[in-house]
Amino acid sequence: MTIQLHKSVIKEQSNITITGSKSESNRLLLLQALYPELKINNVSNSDDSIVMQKALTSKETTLDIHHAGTAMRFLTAYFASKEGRNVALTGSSRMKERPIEILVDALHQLGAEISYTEAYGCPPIRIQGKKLTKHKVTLKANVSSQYISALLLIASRLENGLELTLEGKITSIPYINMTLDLLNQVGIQTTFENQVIKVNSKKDALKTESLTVESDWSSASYFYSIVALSPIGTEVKLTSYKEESLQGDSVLAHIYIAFGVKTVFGGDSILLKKVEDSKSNTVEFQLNNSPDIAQTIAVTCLGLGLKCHLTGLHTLKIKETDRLVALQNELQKLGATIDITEDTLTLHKTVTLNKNVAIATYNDHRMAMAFAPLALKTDVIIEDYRVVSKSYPTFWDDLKTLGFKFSK
Ligand SMILES: O=C(O)C1=C[C@@H](OP(=O)(O)O)[C@@H](O)[C@H](O)C1
Ligand SMILES: C=C(OP(=O)(O)O)C(=O)O
Repeated sequence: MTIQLHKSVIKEQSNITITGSKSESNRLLLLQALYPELKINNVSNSDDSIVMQKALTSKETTLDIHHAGTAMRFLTAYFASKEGRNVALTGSSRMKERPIEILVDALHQLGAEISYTEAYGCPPIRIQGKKLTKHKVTLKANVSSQYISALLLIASRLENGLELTLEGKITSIPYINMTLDLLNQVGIQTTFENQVIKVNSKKDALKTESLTVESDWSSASYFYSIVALSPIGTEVKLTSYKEESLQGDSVLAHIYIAFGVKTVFGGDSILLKKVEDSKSNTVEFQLNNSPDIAQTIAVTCLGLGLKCHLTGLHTLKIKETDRLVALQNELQKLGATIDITEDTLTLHKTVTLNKNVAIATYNDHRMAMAFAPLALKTDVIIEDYRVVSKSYPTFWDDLKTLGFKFSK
């Protein structure tokens, strides 16, 4: 299923409301399963959050988590600590390649009973839920923050709370801080000092019984790219966002200044304004704490004819696809010269874009959404365009609202 995007010019002013953060939603859905009195507003309508909700309410013994990484990791910890519940967690063929060994080993340290039913170190896994009484765990923190968040989310329901010692350089720190902040908001006490995180056990009711999810900043990145690739004076208003965000991808407001995009915070919205052209022919960003916007930024640079050097990309190879290889493949099709290493991407200045290139998306929603803004510069085809529903089911409808012209 492909979508043909025709070279477009978008309306000068548009307003878009984006669904709740997938990351915040999946954390709060797990906390709601532990504390049923918790009410959540503006839950994400993404596939990944729907999968999370279904798994938490299902009575099945085998749960298919499809492509949802946070759901797989968070649910592994949840079911490991759910006494008397035996489940098998499986997923897409890609999910069966996404490592979970660090989390399983950490849960084994707590006394959990988890085994691999196919390849060692990856889903599918079989879990025999138990009352976990041990509370000290050490785990590597340089592969995925999701393993750490998974443990933190169940910690307050453990008999003696949790003491987590993180080894090595911590990656995707904002996601750990998001988890801790949400725990604090509902009254669960935590500390985070010198690579050690402590969470107190909580047996009484929550302090706060209703939380509202902020809209998804990772989804907002595609509109930053669209405004950056549009004429000076273009404005797009996005709702509902706040200046003090829990989401690390809110760094977009700073990053896109380099592309001439100003962010004006007002009420529960952000106004993205193209105020000037890029002042420099080259940009450099360290994305260790915001890996999900790497694809967006690389494509913005291609569209603007800028050179870019992105670092801190070591987690990209174990996401929905190996995003470094996927980016190299698809950017080269468009005429780009690009070098990648284990954790960096260098895009050289590209003057001419090849027209009508069919962009493969590798079952990765962010490949489809990151490349769509190129339709402001040339005709482009996106393959398997429905992949966007993993995080943003209404993405194409919203692009149509902006004035993009396309045919399916
Ligand atoms: O905790 C989360 O909600 C997420 C953490 C990040 O993964 P890593 O910590 O593996 O980088 C990010 O890529 C993912 O989209 C969501
Ligand atoms: C990596 C992502 O999600 P997950 O790890 O939850 O599959 C993403 O949304 O870019």
